Amino acid sequence: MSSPGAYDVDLRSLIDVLGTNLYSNPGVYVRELVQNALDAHTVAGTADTEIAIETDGVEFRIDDHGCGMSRSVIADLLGTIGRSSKRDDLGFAAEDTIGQFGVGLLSAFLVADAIDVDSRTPGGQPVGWSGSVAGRFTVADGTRAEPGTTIRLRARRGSEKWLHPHRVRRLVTDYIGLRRTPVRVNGETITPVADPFGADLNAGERAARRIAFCQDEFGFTPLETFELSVPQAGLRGVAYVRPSASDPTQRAGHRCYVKGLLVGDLADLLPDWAYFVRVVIDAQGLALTASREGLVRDELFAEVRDGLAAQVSDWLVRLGDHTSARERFLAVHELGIKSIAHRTPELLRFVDRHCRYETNVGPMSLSAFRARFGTLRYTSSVDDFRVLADILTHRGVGLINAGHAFETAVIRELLHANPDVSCEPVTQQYLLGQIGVAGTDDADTFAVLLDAARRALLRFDCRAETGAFDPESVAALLITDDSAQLDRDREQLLANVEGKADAWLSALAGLVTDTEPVDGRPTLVLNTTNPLIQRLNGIHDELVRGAVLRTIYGQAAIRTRRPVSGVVAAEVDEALGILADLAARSVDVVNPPSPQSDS
Ligand SMILES: Nc1ncnc2c1ncn2[C@@H]1O[C@H](COP(=O)(O)OP(=O)(O)OP(=O)(O)O)[C@@H](O)[C@H]1O
Repeated sequence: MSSPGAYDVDLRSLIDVLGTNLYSNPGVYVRELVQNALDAHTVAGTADTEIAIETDGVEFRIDDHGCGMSRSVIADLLGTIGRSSKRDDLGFAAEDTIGQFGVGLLSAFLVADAIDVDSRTPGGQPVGWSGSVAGRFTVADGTRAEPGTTIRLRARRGSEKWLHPHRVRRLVTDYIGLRRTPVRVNGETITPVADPFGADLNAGERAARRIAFCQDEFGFTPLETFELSVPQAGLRGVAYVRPSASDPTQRAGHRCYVKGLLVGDLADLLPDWAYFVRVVIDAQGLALTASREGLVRDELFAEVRDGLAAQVSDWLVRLGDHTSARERFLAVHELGIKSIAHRTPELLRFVDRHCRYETNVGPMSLSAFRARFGTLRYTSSVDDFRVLADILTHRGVGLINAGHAFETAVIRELLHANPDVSCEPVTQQYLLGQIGVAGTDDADTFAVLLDAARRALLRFDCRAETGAFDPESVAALLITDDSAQLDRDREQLLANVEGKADAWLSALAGLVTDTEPVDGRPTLVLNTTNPLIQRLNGIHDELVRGAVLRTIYGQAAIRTRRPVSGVVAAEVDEALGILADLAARSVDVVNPPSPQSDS
């Protein structure tokens, strides 16, 4: 026959487990003792009465004026691991107190071998309780004169630093957060953080308090603030819009308090697209983990996360209607917002309506551009835009520069979200197709010049074409092909590798051989409507024509706004030198030196 038994607990091993697996550091004992004292004040209705801590690095003592413990409950509560007075008959945590697991006091064994308690309930007798890490405790008469509890610890050898006044003061400061119960450490009252919620304040004071909180705790002055609330979690909060651009992939923690006490900075309180705000919340209803250093990721937490995300998103939508606030926001976050436009439909809509793109008719939003031109005609490269912009302006065609980070992705996302949006990616090759090469008449007329141009441009590894396009003031366009340039760079890279290429380079080699060979050389298109080109067609001196053509090439290269290479600059200098010599010679011919002035 089997007989019933009861678990024996090896307290030292349990403390080891708590110390290594539950709590992040032994300093948590301060938090647990302060939290017990605050809970006792809440129960007794003495929230405004002081809690006092005295410590000299060896002896630590905390005095509260809370509800105290009677003789009958002290052995039961403190002598039973996992027993707590802060749960109801059904095991639910009480609403206004913090503790619930019945293990917090044990954390004092992380720094001390014994815990001495002296407690008294209102109208009751003082009772003493002493527990040792060896797992034994005694109950005796206490000495406390007033209701409340005193707990004393003596530092275990090696743990003195955790009882050092400076460290204790810092731990208390961090932890008491927004609670208004005064806590003194060695006679000095610890100042709680500026409460950003302050229900008893008028609107002006509350706004000042919020800003002060952000400056003190987050270290910046916010661009904007707005309120947050999730009633089902008893949550109030404030969102602070960051005043400077930050990396959307960097997740900063959001300050989280539960019942006014600090839990910590949690990165996952908001989705990462909400990178432009940092929030502080205080929630009554969110469940704390047993270590009280984090929140339980339960259904309510998920509701809070969704609720907060929706409120940040709503704020952004409302911002759309407030021009000056929106401009202030975009001046800082425009690029970041574009980079995350695909994350939610609201963000995409905001970016579509309010974020500006460079276009050939001035900066404007994509939706304004659509309203004006119908089709989102865009370049994915800044170089393409620079070459194409003026030409298309003269043809009354709108062009968007989507060559900056993430801009093309936004346009693709718009198309994805609404297939009716009309989009057209444009490259310089498109322009070549649009302006076409010269008609047959022109081709004949300019054949000799074109031939000369091909020879003159050989040294620039550049092709030559003729074409007629507006504006006629532009003598030539240098059309480059970025993808071909990339291929050339890649080939060059591989050619420079000595020995066996590593896996990455071999993969690149595969790419090169798989790619159709392209003539990726730039093309100089001579504008047959341009007066200079027409005049040049009538000049047959090879030297002069070559020099002018190379100068035209240099001018077209500058127009692309790419860096002009040293070789090109030297060639253009030389060509200008030739033209200057010729000009000087013709001056000499027209005005030969007078024999008199020579003498
Ligand atoms: N300063 C105090 N005043 C009055 N009662 C106290 C005090 N400290 C502890 N107690 C009592 O002892 C019990 C056990 O405390 P302990 O800190 O171990 O657990 P808890 O606070 O209930 O829960 P948790 O483990 O979540 O902190 C408490 O529930 C409370 O009833």
